[in-house]
Amino acid sequence: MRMLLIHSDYLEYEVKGKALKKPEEIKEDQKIGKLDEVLAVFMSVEKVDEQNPDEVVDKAIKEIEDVASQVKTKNIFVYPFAHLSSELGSPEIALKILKKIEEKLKEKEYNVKRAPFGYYKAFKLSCKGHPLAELSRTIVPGEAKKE
Ligand SMILES: Nc1ncnc2c1ncn2[C@@H]1O[C@H](CO)[C@@H](NC(=O)[C@@H](N)CO)[C@H]1O
Repeated sequence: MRMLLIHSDYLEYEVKGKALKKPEEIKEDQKIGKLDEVLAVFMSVEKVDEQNPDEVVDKAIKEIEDVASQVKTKNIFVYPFAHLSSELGSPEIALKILKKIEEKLKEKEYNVKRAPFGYYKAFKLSCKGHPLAELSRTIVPGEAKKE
């Protein structure tokens, strides 16, 4: 899994259209979303992650918690983003992994939103620009590589 973590004044999105034949079913109120003072986590799930999805979820949570505590926010935006890797995993497994990450972060009392999966979305982001505001992480089953 490839993650791009951006500490932002806000992230807002608006669904514009289907990017998959069968995108995730969403309710009307999920067509737009916004969080302020947020750690936006753009994630590309990769083929290699399919070897052990649960381990990838746990490692992703650990990295997200680590950065969230350093930038001092409890607001997390889980954002599916198919542009960080040329070896994408299947949409089915990717959605499962992202839903699990959302669920586990909520269990840990984070304020979490997850952008809809399988859609083209317009988004606005306001990166804070401090030294820890733009980070990337690479996670693979069996090891975690920090970039
Ligand atoms: N392996 C994967 N990891 C993360 N997201 C993935 C994925 N496979 C499919 N998606 C989702 O389906 C849309 C079309 O690829 C993706 N849409 C996007 O990435 C938008 N920024 C529009 O391009 C995404 O929602």
